[in-house]
Amino acid sequence: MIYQSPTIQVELLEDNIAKLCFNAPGSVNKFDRETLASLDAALDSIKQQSNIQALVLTSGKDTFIVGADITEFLGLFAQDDAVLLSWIEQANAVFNKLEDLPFPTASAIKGFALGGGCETILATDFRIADTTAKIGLPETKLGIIPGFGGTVRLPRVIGADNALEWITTGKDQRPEDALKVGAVDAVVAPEALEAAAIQMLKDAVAEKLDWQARRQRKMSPLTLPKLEAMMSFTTAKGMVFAVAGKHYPAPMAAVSVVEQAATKGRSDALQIEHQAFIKLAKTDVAKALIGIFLNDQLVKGKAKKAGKLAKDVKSAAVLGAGIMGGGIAYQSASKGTPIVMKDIAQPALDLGLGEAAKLLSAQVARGRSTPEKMAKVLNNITPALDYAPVKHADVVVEAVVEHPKVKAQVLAEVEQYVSEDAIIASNTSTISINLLAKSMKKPERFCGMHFFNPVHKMPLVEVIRGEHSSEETIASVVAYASKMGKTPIVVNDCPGFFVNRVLFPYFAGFNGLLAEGGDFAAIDKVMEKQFGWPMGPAYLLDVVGLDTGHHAQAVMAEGFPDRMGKSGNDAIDVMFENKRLGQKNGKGFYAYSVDSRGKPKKDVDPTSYELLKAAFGEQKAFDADEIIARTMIPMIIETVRCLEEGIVASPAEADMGLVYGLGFPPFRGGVFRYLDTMGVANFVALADKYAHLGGLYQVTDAMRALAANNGSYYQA
Ligand SMILES: NC(=O)c1ccc[n+]([C@@H]2O[C@H](COP(=O)([O-])OP(=O)(O)OC[C@H]3O[C@@H](n4cnc5c(N)ncnc54)[C@H](O)[C@@H]3O)[C@@H](O)[C@H]2O)c1
Repeated sequence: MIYQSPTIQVELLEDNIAKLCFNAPGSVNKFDRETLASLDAALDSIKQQSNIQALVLTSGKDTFIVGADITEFLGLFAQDDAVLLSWIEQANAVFNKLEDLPFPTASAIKGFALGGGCETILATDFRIADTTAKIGLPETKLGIIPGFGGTVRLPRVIGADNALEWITTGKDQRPEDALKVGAVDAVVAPEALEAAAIQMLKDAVAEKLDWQARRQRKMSPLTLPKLEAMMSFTTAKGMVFAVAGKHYPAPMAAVSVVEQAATKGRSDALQIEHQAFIKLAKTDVAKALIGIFLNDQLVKGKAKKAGKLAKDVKSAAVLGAGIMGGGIAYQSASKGTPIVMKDIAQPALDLGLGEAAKLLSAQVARGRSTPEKMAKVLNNITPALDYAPVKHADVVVEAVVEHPKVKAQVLAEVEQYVSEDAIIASNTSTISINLLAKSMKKPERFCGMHFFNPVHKMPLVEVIRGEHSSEETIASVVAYASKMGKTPIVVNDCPGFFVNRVLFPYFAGFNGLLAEGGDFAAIDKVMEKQFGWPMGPAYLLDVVGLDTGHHAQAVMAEGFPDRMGKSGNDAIDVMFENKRLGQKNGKGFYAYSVDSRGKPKKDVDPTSYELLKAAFGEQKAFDADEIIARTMIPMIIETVRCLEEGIVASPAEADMGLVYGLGFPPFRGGVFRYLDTMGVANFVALADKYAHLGGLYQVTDAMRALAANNGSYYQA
């Protein structure tokens, strides 16, 4: 053994070829500080052995290296620029040391080689992947750019255009795609990987392969004719800006870095990367996106833990084959859990199955599935008009019409048919889980399982714990949601649960602006373009449906009369009473139609303005800051109340609920990250300015105390 540490071992193989194996104690290899220091020491040991002729990098895990240890990022990035620069220079010295070894080097890549893992393989002369490999530089998704030489080496290996695509999209690349652009030299079967890498090194030692020339190319400026270089960077900038938009600066920064460094050798090029990396690492956007990544890990970790207590769900049933029931059946079946879909009407079953078939056909058309897989998924959905096939289900999801009496009856009915230990969950969006539990003989087996529409697209599932729900019930529903490919968060019961409880105060803020003559289209524009929501409030209400919105608003008003009670008609009422239900009937705030190419189209509808003018008088312009403040303050305070009341367990879960359930702008990280970024004291001062608007604008005592102590919701 030439070198050994808890994460890396180096041994000498035949023919004086050294093998460096990344083999950390956990399930994967990561580039944390310890591994980086270990790699440095391992390379020093290798350099001291005069007999070594070549080096192969391998992994003792199923994957090569999944990337940097992102849990270290926020603490690290909070340091002074000088500390950060010294860290990044030291790290880069290790990769340079690897690249400068006086003999040929190769990487044998299996599974993930992402971020720092990808930058490691770029520092070797040759790269052989097996068919399981996934290679890429995902840093821009975290609001930063590659910092271990990725922006310098990748363009010199695969060309600027390809490198810009890899870096700005941050996507994992399949081995065959990596081979096509020259990121790897060969793709082999997993069992042939190490031998193939070693053979390549032997060929290099025997000078059949020119490893020095390859290395030289990575040290030199990019070889692009001037005009071509200019064109590719100009094109890339236009395209990247169009996709990433102004709120996500990292992809654009990556293009600039590659461009500026194009004429430089390795050392100067790396300096350019370091400077840009440090600047991005300090942005609020990086903090928010890294925060989301960590929150996602936390939520997934909780779900994994729940899996241990969960009942094994081998088969499921959904009651109701409507928009939601059909979506739930599709999702369960396509992720491998067979499901019975029961309705009272045959046309509803036909429609539910038809929708599933449509989604599957689209996947086949896009090459993401095959007709055989499609048939298998459809076979996993058993339509039923009676309860007989439901009796074998381990979990039943109730998704019938949103009516307390109908639901109570259906829940009592189904309980008679299923086994003693079957779990029953309701997909209600507004009705109290504790209330529905009253109709059950065994309320401990019951909880909420709130999906979002469209089920196949929306990542969140709220699992609602009623006062009698057992831990096993909650754990099983969490595990089932995870198995369906969703991100579950557990919340406690209250009107609107978590997501709708914080959404309706936002709509109330919107209604308040309209009641004073605000222009809904102008408000949407500010909330979309400036704040960053995927849809402004008027558009969102049209998508949700004004009938659904109207009903849910009444539930919220009844649940929280002090803050959400209404004194008169608002814009939602006006639309609803005029049968403008939104997208579902082609007219809401906007008018919906189909353009000449068959694409759905949304237009501002003068009739909406006339109706609003008749109800609220002449239009009045509000500036963007006021629009944002008056809509967001109620949502933010209600989110804080949910945390204070224990409806949601942590800021991390609340923020994930907002991002995954409502599309809260990821670059802002969620309500709690947004509060920490703007400063709780600044928010309290802003809310106090609008306190006269009512209960939804009153900050809580705990918020005021936190503001006074200069506190924050997250630790980093
Ligand atoms: N649509 C949404 O955006 C959304 C989002 C989240 C949750 N939800 C909730 O999901 C539930 C279903 O909503 P939807 O939009 O799918 O409604 P929907 O009207 O599209 O479908 C309801 C289905 O239930 C069937 N049904 C009625 N009584 C039944 C019974 N006794 N047994 C079996 N089936 C019965 C109906 O025939 C219909 O097919 C509601 O509780 C709703 O609040 C809806």
